[in-house]
Amino acid sequence: MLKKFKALLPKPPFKSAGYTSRPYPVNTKWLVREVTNEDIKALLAVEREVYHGKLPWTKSAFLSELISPLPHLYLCVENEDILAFGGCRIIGNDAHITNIAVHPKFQGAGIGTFLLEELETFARQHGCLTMSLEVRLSNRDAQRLYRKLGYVSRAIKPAYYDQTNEDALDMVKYIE
Ligand SMILES: CC(=O)SCCNC(=O)CCNC(=O)[C@H](O)C(C)(C)COP(=O)(O)OP(=O)(O)OC[C@H]1O[C@@H](n2cnc3c(N)ncnc32)[C@H](O)[C@@H]1OP(=O)(O)O
Repeated sequence: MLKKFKALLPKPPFKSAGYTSRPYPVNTKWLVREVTNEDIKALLAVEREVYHGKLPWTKSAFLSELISPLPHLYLCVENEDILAFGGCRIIGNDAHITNIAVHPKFQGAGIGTFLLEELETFARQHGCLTMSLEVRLSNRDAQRLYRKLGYVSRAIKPAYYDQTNEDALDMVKYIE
């Protein structure tokens, strides 16, 4: 099914609603495009791999982001299958990164950096002054990536995550 759909995709650079990909996201094998409702199953599969079956997001959580009336951009990177995704929604002058995940086999190859840079471009195009996100206090790898891209810690949100009660680190990047 996905292969059939892929055959219909133009080669990059290509346009989809409101988003124009860079010629190639990370290398010539991987495409970047906007996520659609039909992709949710594949996004859940990436999450299952990333979080070892403990799903932090449900199907309805993804769906409500994709149909949000707020300006938003959810991107995925694919070869045969979707191997990474990331998205943000804009509230006022802030673009909030809601979720980003890269399949474990493809981590460390620059995809996370690429996705965050694309989201930042989108945020700038919408006149945002900041990018923000929450990340688990224990998730040092992701924090390293965010710091490398210019995010700084702003606050700790106690017991932010439902199932584990773990604290979140609230991070912000000023992009004015
Ligand atoms: C707002 C939120 O969604 S918070 C939750 C973020 N998501 C997750 O933690 C899910 C599990 N992790 C992932 O999916 C990915 O590893 C991500 C999204 C954190 C990073 O994506 P990647 O494609 O792996 O990142 P990328 O290859 O661009 O790496 C950039 C930097 O991130 C850091 N980094 C990423 N992965 C690792 C790792 N496993 N170990 C150490 N550092 C890492 C490094 O600083 C790296 O820079 P370097 O290669 O120069 O050392």
